[in-house]
Amino acid sequence: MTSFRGEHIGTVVFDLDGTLVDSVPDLAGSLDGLMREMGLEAIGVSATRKLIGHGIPNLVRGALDLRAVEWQDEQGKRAIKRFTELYSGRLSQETRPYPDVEQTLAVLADDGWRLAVCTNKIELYAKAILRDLGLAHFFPVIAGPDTFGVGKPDPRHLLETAREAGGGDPVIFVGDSEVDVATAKAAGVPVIAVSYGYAKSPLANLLPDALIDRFADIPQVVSGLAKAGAS
Ligand SMILES: O=C(O)COP(=O)(O)O
Ligand SMILES: [Mg+2]
Repeated sequence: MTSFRGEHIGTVVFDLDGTLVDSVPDLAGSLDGLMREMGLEAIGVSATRKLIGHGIPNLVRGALDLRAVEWQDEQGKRAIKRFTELYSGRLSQETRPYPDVEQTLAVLADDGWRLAVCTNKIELYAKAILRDLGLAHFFPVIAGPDTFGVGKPDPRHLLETAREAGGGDPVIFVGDSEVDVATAKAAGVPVIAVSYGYAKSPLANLLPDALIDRFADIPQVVSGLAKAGAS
């Protein structure tokens, strides 16, 4: 935990992949391991980026779609299980935080924000990665789609994460993808989109409350959004 001892001023909830950490090398490596075992052509890093954000089952399904493999339940379930085994052996092998993440989280915590993570990666893996990268201590709550039984874009995933973190207005969400902006809008929560992640289309089109290029911009932007919300 952080050294902050005062009254909290609100909650900032973060997406994980594409927002806090660049996880594509390990996801792509695991996916290509699966493709190799299935006798299929590799997917590669840039195509994998476009499949991230909707959880492991959708990642695997999207990869099989790209290789024109018709989805069959039994084979699909086996592929998901095998991908999960391969990925659990990598997690943070090449996954790294984006620039300034650790220092910026420390600034936010010192400013009095509660911090939490709302990701479509399963909780166990999200926690392991954040622990490996020395970031887990910032987050009293790290919630995957298995934590409350609902995943983004269902707004309950975000709302339950914020509630579990201790609630308190305002709640602000920071994410990198279409699914994050949709989740925040459905939840009625202001959203900051980061431009460096895995979105498939320009996020400005989805009208986030703010769009930033650098993680280090977050403290200034959240305080602006909090003031705008209060007035
Ligand atoms: O698609 C995933 O597995 C996780 O993605 P997220 O952390 O961006 O929600
Ligand atoms: Mg993401």
